[in-house]
Amino acid sequence: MDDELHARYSGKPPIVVDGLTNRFGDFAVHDDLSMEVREGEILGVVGGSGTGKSVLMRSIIGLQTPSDGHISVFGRTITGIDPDQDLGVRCRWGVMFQGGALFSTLTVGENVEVPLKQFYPDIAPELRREIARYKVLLSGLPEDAINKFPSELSGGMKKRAGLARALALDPELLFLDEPTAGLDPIGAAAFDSLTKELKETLGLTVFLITHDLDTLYEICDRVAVIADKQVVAVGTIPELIETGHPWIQEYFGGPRGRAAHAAHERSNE
Ligand SMILES: Nc1ncnc2c1ncn2[C@@H]1O[C@H](COP(=O)(O)OP(=O)(O)OP(=O)(O)O)[C@@H](O)[C@H]1O
Repeated sequence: MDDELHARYSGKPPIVVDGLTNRFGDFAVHDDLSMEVREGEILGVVGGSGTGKSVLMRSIIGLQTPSDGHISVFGRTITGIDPDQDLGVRCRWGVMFQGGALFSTLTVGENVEVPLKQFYPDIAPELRREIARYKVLLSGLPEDAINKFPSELSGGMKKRAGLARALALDPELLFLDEPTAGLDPIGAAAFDSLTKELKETLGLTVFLITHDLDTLYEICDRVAVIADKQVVAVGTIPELIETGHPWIQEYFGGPRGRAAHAAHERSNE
């Protein structure tokens, strides 16, 4: 790690979640959940439907005020910060929400320009358009996608447009919420490759929520498992399987888990 990065992180993991509790009425989604995301890794986050993966992501990016606990990103406390404040840390991450969450009345290029306008209002419009164009191309979209509206895009293209917007501010941290959901296997594999390539070339740290076993096997450095309102295990897939946790056994040992493992073995031959 160079001196600048070292100073930036002071040796601390970019994301630290400590004792997080999220309640909706009487229902607790998380109860004393703790985890860390290490610099430069792709951390896959898995768990059954409704176990609180998206709520966890929303808590980390400050869109969900937790009932209890402490979250820091790049050493800065996130919990308790007004969503409109502290732009210093917010511009260091990019988020691709499930389904892309694009503004339907804006073109792809204009969507990518939104965070640039918000965080750097003084950038000249021409430069802003050029940065947006570069991010669209970086995300693997053809040049002519820039002037299209979301309704004119396929599902896979919408995801790439969402990714382009997430990359708009040159983030150090990228949050991806189910990036391959709804994609055909070829499109999903292509998106996985793109994520890995971007992580390596841009030096990103990636928090990736997914149900996609192939994604976990192919591109995640570690996987965090949410069950019983907590992160019950974090590690490589072999390390997770060794824990013997029943949900983990069922998830990775079931027919889909075995198929993903076999495909991964074949791709490494
Ligand atoms: N704003 C809210 N108000 C009330 N309940 C909520 C709210 N947001 C989330 N929940 C509940 O919290 C639980 C966790 O939701 P979340 O979307 O984080 O699950 P998830 O693990 O991402 O699920 P999936 O894999 O199906 O996307 C769900 O039961 C959901 O209904």
